[in-house]
Amino acid sequence: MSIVKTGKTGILLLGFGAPRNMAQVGPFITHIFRGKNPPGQVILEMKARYQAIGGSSPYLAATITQGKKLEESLRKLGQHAPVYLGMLHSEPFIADTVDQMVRDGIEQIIGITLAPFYSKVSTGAYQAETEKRVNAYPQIKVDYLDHWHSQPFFIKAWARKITEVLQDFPPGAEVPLIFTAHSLPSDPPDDAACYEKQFQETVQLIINKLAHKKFHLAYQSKGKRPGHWLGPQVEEMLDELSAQGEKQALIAPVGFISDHMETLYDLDIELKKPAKLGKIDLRRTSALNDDPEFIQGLAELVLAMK
Ligand SMILES: CC1=C(CCC(=O)O)c2cc3nc(cc4[nH]c(cc5[nH]c(cc1n2)c(C)c5CCC(=O)O)c(CCC(=O)O)c4C)C(CCC(=O)O)=C3C
Ligand SMILES: [Fe+2]
Repeated sequence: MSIVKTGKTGILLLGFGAPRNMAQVGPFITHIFRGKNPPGQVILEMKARYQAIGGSSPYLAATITQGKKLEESLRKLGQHAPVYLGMLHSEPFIADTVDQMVRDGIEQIIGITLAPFYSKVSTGAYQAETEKRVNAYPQIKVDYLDHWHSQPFFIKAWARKITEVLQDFPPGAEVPLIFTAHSLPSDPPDDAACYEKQFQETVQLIINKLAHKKFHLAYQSKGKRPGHWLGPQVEEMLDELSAQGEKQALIAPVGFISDHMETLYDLDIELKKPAKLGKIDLRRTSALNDDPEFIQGLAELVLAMK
């Protein structure tokens, strides 16, 4: 039997958050800096990036679509469970959404992080924020759908996507694949250990399906905070491939499940600047976004929860 109790269960999609428009960029960055004033320079730099991708982030819209599709998939599988969004650093904030779920009569929350790899600053923080609010409501029970980074549907969807884009390259030498995930502060190293391990597992499983020899793991979108961050950075990886004489590369941003600033700016604009790119024909796959196989896989996992 599934743990979903019809009419009483709500799905809570958890994520980092993003600004919907230019006016929200400042408050969003301030929230990431935990309310401490971020240097004006950082806000200006971030505003320029959001401006460069069209003046807002598509993250929330993409996430709303994922939620609607997940609700539809669950309904097709015979379960009615409304899907809600809760964000750590922007509206709709996790605490407000939990309050709304309670007002709607939800008694059981199933939390799903909109990112595959566990870290303290992402999934850990989203779950802690959920727990904090849920503690105010003794009648509410929360379960989390975790560790879907190694599930066959996720691996298959990525292998298919990569295969499709590889076919677009001119025939010739094997194209090196660069798998990317968001970088993390790696001090203390324990904080990033689970994240790195899950990233490696996902990549290995995709590679097992592809029978591809040239592949690399790299990190992207390192933050402003000083100190050690997980590497190599994707820029360093491109330099290395260039030095080895590679003329092509394909980036698969497996650490993200939707396209937003970190893929649309950091990969599609920043990395393509000629000084960084050299002579490499660099392409990337999109993120999974509302890929039907991906959404259906998540729905089936929810129903299989015990
Ligand atoms: C692991 C991880 C994910 C993946 C998990 C998930 O997706 O759930 C993620 C997603 C995202 N990160 C995003 C944006 C930003 N992240 C920042 C800063 C940081 N991210 C970090 C980690 C992560 N971030 C960390 C450790 C910092 C430094 C914080 C500090 O120093 O305490 C900064 C501040 C500037 C800077 O420091 O660079 C921005 C603007 C957006 C929105 C994109 C859009 O708007 O389209 C999304 C989805
Ligand atoms: Fe981030």
